[in-house]
Amino acid sequence: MIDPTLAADIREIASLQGTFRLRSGQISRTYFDKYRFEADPALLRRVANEMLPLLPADTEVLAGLELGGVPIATAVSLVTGLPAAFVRKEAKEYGTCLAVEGADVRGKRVVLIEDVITTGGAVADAARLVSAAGADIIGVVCAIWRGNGKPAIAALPDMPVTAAMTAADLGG
Ligand SMILES: O=P(O)(O)OC[C@H]1O[C@H](OP(=O)(O)OP(=O)(O)O)[C@H](O)[C@@H]1O
Ligand SMILES: O=C(O)c1cc(=O)[nH]c(=O)[nH]1
Repeated sequence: MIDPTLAADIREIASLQGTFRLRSGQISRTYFDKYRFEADPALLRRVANEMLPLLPADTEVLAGLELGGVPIATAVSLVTGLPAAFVRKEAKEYGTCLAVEGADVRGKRVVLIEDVITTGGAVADAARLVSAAGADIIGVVCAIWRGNGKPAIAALPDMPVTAAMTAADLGG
């Protein structure tokens, strides 16, 4: 259960009303602008602290998804001391040509860190890249779940998915 004062503060700063097209193509009257709480160090720390107990005890690497998952993974990394990796939407086409930057995930138990999950499409795409880099993905932890029902990724039916907050916690 999320701290109600944190939910109220996130709602106040990051819940926008209007007409928004989401990554999935869905149209929504509500948009959670994660950058608004990620840009506030005190709020980002509180969100990271809510995510800590959701991490599997044997987590070895935190993998934040470009772009919004990266500050959260970094914040959780600072608190836990776990190394962070950063998952690009696509591999870079020059230099190291990596899709997964930062900590080496090969052979490691990795948790994907995401900001907002709606359909889970972005997580599924990232999971493919992280798996291709040799990781054992043991779970997904997000700040805000706004999908239907319990947190889950349709393309990864056996993957444990947990969320610090839901859309309902934030008033819909
Ligand atoms: O669960 P889904 O239906 O895939 O939708 C959620 C995704 O959409 C947003 O990504 P976007 O690419 O817009 O965000 P960014 O600003 O983090 O790059 C959000 O950060 C999630 O990654
Ligand atoms: O589904 C999305 O694209 C999405 C929804 C939302 O509330 N916030 C966000 O950053 N992305």
